[in-house]
Amino acid sequence: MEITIIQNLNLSYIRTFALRCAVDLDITGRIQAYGRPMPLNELARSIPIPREKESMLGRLMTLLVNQGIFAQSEAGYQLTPASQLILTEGSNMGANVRFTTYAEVIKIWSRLSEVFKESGEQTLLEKVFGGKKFWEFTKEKPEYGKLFDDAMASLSNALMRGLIASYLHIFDGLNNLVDVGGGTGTAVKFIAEAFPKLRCTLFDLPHVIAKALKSESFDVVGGDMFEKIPPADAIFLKNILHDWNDEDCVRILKRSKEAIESNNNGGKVIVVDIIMGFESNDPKATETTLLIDIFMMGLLGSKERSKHEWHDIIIRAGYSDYKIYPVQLGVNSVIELYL
Ligand SMILES: C[S@@+](CC[C@H](N)C(=O)[O-])C[C@H]1O[C@@H](n2cnc3c(N)ncnc32)[C@H](O)[C@@H]1O
Ligand SMILES: O=c1cc(-c2ccc(O)cc2)oc2c(O)c(O)ccc12
Repeated sequence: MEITIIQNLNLSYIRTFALRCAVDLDITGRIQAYGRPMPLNELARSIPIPREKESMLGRLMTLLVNQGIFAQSEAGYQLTPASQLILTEGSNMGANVRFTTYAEVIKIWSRLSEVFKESGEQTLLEKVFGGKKFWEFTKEKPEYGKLFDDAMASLSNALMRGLIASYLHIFDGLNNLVDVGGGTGTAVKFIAEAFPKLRCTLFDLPHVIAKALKSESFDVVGGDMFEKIPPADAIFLKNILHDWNDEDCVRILKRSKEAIESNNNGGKVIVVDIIMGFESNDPKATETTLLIDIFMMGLLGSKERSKHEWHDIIIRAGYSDYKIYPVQLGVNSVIELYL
């Protein structure tokens, strides 16, 4: 029914905030700690919430069960594979939920139509916050910066084990690798521990490197990827290029190429990012890439790219060839770029 389509879309944000509520109340952790299906009254008691609010909690749980976040049997609520990802001990996707629902920033979306009415390249975020760019925002607002770092780390945690298992051969024969824009080091730590002979370096802006994981398994270097990238056999760019417009992507890819060339040992660039239209057959995956694309537009003025758009920036940056690996990582693909 058409009216249902509109009503459903119109109220979609209730889904978002039901999930945020589950994260804030640590419902996942409580069900996990209970160790068996958890009845509503036990869940209510563990939070704890006033008795008269128990039926409200039941209604919230009904929605979250409907959305696949929890499962329900007569004995009580249980975790699903999706809610397992919210556990702090696991990938902690709760950090991602807190980042995307950060109250001061989420309000920008109520003004989305304004960006279409003016010419120029100002993003929605810049428009609402007096010209402030996303990277200035994360730097100047440490609370938001920390949520961003944790959100990216949680996505990396959810992805890296699968990436290394499915794409072992990509790292074969490499002596050293630089994870460019590697954030606080979650991904590079996975790689360094999986390949102890591979010398790994985490490279990011100095203020991000200052917050990075301390580990003996990789080196850390602070710098600007638009200026110079440390030399290596392999440059790893995970969820970097979707942050930038085409011109900036070409600049980053050129700096990456120079880093490999100055190492004088052949080499390649490994890109992990979304390719629009390449996601799995699951309609949820397509919808998710479309949502991420608009999210990137609003916050960074950037975009997710089709195969054709990837081809364009790779060739413009001077690479001779590339190979796309079929998606096995949710919505992310792997692209290898050759000199
Ligand atoms: C979307 S995050 C990706 C983090 C990490 N690669 C991952 O997949 O979790 C983008 C990263 O690029 C870094 N970054 C932004 N501008 C940069 C620059 N000019 N030079 C180096 N790193 C930069 C940010 O600090 C951030 O850690
Ligand atoms: O909020 C995000 C989310 C992503 C993201 C989402 C899904 C993926 O498979 C990968 C990455 O990336 C972001 C990003 O690069 C950024 O600069 C800000 C926010 C987000």
